[in-house]
Amino acid sequence: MSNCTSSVIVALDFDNIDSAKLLVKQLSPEHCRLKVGKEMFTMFGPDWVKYLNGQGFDIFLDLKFHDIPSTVAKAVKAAGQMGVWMVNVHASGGKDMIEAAKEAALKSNRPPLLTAVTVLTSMDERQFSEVYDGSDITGKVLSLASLAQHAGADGVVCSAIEANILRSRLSKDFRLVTPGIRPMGSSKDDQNRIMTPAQAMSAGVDYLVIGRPITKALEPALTLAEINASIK
Ligand SMILES: O=C(O)c1cc(=O)[nH]c(=O)n1[C@@H]1O[C@H](COP(=O)(O)O)[C@@H](O)[C@H]1O
Repeated sequence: MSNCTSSVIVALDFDNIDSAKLLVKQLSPEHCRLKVGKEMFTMFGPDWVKYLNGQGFDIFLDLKFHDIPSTVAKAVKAAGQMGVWMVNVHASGGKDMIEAAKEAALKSNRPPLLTAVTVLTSMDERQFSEVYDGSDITGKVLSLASLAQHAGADGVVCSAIEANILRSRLSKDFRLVTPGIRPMGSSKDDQNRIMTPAQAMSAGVDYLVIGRPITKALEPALTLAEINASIK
């Protein structure tokens, strides 16, 4: 694992490996971790993860596994063999699925942290009510997070808006990983439940997942440095 001093995880969502490498060269494993998601993993696969690991970065493999327990367990085992630092599943896959994922993670030489996605940060009340009954997003995040904790997950992916309540209800070492982070003045894009980096840290989150505000900035390394300074 790296000696990273920052809570920031930079989401690398690129359709082009050269542009991604150009960005990565400006960053240091001391100042951020990196997230590889569905787009880059589908295009560039385990070699891309190995390349980033080779540059010294901790990697969050964000493939949000959601399937029957045995299938998810095998996918998590494969992620563990790749040497990633964190891997995630959908909490709505249920207790048996999360337990199977955790058991598989623990079989790795260096077990990755297992986090469970609660309610996507892009969801507002309208989108939420189209999928679930009612509009109580926080209640659903809390119940999925409790389920994930009981099933042995190391933490959840949620929005920073829910961090306060999760912190007060769940164990202290349960990691809160929050996308939907937007520095003041930046575009919200397709995110709906958002907070600034400083607000999120004061709410008690452990990790901030930040993509476009950094990757699309004119000077990504400077933007990352400013964000890191704002949460010191
Ligand atoms: O699991 C995730 O990382 C995730 C969960 C979630 O609820 N919301 C969410 O945005 N993400 C991911 O976090 C990243 C956010 O990127 P930006 O919106 O560009 O900052 C994307 O790569 C998303 O796939």
